[in-house]
Amino acid sequence: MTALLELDGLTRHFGGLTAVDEVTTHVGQGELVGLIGPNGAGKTTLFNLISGFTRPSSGAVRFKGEEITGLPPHQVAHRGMSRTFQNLRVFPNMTVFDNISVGALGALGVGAFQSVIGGRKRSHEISERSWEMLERVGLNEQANDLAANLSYGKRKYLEIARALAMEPDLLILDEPAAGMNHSETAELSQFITELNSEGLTIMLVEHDMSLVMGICERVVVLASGRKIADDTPVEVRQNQAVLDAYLGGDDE
Ligand SMILES: Nc1ncnc2c1ncn2[C@@H]1O[C@H](COP(=O)(O)OP(=O)(O)OP(=O)(O)O)[C@@H](O)[C@H]1O
Repeated sequence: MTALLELDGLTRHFGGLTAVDEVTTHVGQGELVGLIGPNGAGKTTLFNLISGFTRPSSGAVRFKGEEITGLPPHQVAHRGMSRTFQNLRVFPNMTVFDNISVGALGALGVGAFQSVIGGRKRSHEISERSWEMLERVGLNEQANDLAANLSYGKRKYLEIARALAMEPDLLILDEPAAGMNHSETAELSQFITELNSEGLTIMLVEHDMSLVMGICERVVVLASGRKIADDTPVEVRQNQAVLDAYLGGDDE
């Protein structure tokens, strides 16, 4: 399997604290990989290092065979990596449709703003892609509502739709099921599985263990910034270091 994303000794210090410590792993083309670990394990920091929101202290990130270490988030996004955030980042005072158009615009490149002003073709393309994604997540009937008026669960889908509108090669989901009830989580698992079966490579941080274990082919486990396991869900469940890390923490 070709590696789409490669992390090599990725490390990040915050003062005296090592939030991510020499993490080496990869995500293969078409894989659905979970990232778990107790509170404060370094999961979000690792996602931030991959997507350019935080600069690594050392180590390297390669995406599609090219080094992207230290590139700013918009450049990483432009190369085909989209992400959602643990804390929702939708624009509450924009309509649902406009929220998604922002993502579609991103996919069309830096010159897209000028093109939108100057040419109908681009704006048509953006509109088409935005509608496609709205339908995909079942938000087409609320296209003209303000994002602020959507339920929490629907805003989560809006954020995913915006990331998808960028037509990413790698989708990074940071706790997509947080705040969702059981049936919403089940629906979300199905949606993520569907996206993956269509060929989209996905990396997922999630506290909901059953979601991660149920849908991911491989699970990477962090504890105190270090990778302690990188295996199938069946193996990870029985891994003593993983059991110890969770028992030692205040999680799950
Ligand atoms: N900007 C920052 N400045 C200082 N310390 C930070 C910063 N970001 C994260 N940390 C610290 O790094 C460690 C890892 O945090 P991180 O948020 O990556 O963990 P996490 O596994 O995502 O945790 P959670 O599951 O609670 O979201 C924590 O001790 C945290 O306090």
